[in-house]
Amino acid sequence: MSVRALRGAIQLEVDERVHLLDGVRTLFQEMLAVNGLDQDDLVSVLFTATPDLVSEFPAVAARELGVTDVPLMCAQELDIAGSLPRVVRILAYAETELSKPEVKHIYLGGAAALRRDLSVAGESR
Ligand SMILES: C=C(O[C@@H]1C=C(C(=O)O)C=C[C@H]1O)C(=O)O
Repeated sequence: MSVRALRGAIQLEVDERVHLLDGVRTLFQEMLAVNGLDQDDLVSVLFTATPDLVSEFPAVAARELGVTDVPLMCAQELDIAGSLPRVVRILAYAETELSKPEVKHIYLGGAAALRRDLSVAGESR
């Protein structure tokens, strides 16, 4: 058993007040599912949000899914000129038997543009 890092990102629909928690829940659950992980496998989770996202802390979505005994942290993403708006990123650490190359990183919706090298049919898995 090793601790591995997994990444994910999602670009939210235009109205973040409606879509933020739903989007983060979708991304977080997909990151766990495609890697065969349970919430119990998690060590810690870092969320970043682009500076245009102001309606909620993304970590709330994880807590709503029952992740209450894992350290969570939110931070603002770098405000790089021309970068993709309305993006929530996740960096999660988990205990797993997966080798590093077996870990799948998930980029949903418009966020697939961030990592074309991981992209499969428009969404990255
Ligand atoms: C390209 C991304 O966005 C930014 C750039 C990153 C990188 O160059 O590795 C990683 C995270 C973000 O700060 C991404 O989320 O993957």
